[in-house]
Amino acid sequence: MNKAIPLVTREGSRIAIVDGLRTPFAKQATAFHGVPAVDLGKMVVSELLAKSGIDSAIIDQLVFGQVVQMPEAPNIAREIVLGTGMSVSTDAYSVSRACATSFQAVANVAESIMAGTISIGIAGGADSSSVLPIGVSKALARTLVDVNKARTLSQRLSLFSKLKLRDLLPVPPAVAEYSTGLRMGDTAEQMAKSHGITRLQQDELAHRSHQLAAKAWEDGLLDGQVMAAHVPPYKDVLQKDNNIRFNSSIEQYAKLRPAFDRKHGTVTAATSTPLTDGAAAVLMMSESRALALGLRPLGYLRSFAFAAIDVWEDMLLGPAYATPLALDRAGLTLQDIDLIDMHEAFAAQTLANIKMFSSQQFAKEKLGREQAIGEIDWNRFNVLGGSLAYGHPFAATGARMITQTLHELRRRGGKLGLTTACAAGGLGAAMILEVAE
Ligand SMILES: CC(=O)SCCNC(=O)CCNC(=O)[C@H](O)C(C)(C)COP(=O)(O)OP(=O)(O)OC[C@H]1O[C@@H](n2cnc3c(N)ncnc32)[C@H](O)[C@@H]1OP(=O)(O)O
Repeated sequence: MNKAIPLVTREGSRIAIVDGLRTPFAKQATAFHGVPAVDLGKMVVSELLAKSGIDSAIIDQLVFGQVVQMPEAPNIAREIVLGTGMSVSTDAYSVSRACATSFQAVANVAESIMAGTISIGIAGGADSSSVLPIGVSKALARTLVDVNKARTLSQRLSLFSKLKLRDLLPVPPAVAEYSTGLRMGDTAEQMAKSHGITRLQQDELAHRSHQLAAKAWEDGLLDGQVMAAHVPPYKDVLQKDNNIRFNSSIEQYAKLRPAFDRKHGTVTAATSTPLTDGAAAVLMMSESRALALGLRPLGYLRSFAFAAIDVWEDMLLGPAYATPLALDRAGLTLQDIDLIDMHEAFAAQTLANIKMFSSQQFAKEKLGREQAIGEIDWNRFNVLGGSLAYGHPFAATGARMITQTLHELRRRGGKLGLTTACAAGGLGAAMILEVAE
């Protein structure tokens, strides 16, 4: 094991996560239909500030992300500052790391606190799969630019006349890898096949995720972490995530047809995260600042790590690469961790990562380590369910996982948590969290 790297300010103060909040997560084109990500972000940040009771003028910086970019508001972080009545002098910038975007936002705020350039920040992310930047074909885009430059009407008509009917069709953003063209679901299929993950194993994991998430809601374990959100046309309030199945049987899962490889596949709608709308944010500060303000943090950031692998095969194995790095930096092993929350992009991806955690061969050949990362103890793994049930508004998921894990650690009397996610581009993120004493 390498030497631990303490995450502290120059004065030795730890990086505190003081509070966290999210909107309920809603399936695409349901409760948040028509609400852009920036508005979801504003909702959650306003409510987080109100809940924490601190004066928003003391927030030095807001770092936020959005995976599906809206061209009219490219710096979502700054729009949130300007749209929530925060001080106009609150610095704000946006980050993008695909499905690990809010992990990156948290890492940025942590690094700025450590460097001493800020002492209080908000980090988070929001995404909408219902309000999308629907584009135009490359041919139409090029023609529109040329038409703008044309001097006469006949030049303009001539340019338009070259277009084919199909060039006029709108182009929605793809949930696919830019460099390979593979959909995320295609990679999940590849991982299921390469790692021998069966259809039944995937169905069982998804069913477990829904059962545990449903129970978490029923038992009030998410109280205080999820705000009630007004939904258009602003007569109703959404209180809970609407993707979770409160009554389902494994037989229902078995009936579904594969969603990506329709002939030979095993990945279905139930074993994939649904396209989702939502936002999540955390309030962070140095431990000393939290103490000075009389605040009791939820916990501290003990370490974090990002990793990157190739995109052609096993592209969603990020957790198996990032976790050992984060553990090393915290001076810990997997056995020390009381709770693990691994982002469930797909059941197949989650199960492949779990297999690799315990594989000596993977450790030797891919990580250059003698020992496997460790066996997953199911009593500590995604104990309140995961993204398959809650849904996955891409940029919000990391902040959801961090807040949920810290609350659950506190409730159970645990000390250390691991949150980890895969992300497009072959990226992986892992964060070790520690509850406040
Ligand atoms: C790093 C990362 O995170 S990568 C991951 C990034 N995210 C993605 O790639 C998104 C992947 N997901 C998707 O693209 C979409 O959700 C899809 C293509 C898988 C499915 O989309 P849709 O077909 O619109 O899903 P839909 O919600 O309608 O479900 C299809 C059917 O499955 C059923 N179903 C879905 N979940 C369940 C479940 N848990 N239990 C039982 N049935 C279910 C639905 O009821 C529906 O049945 P019906 O046709 O009888 O109405």
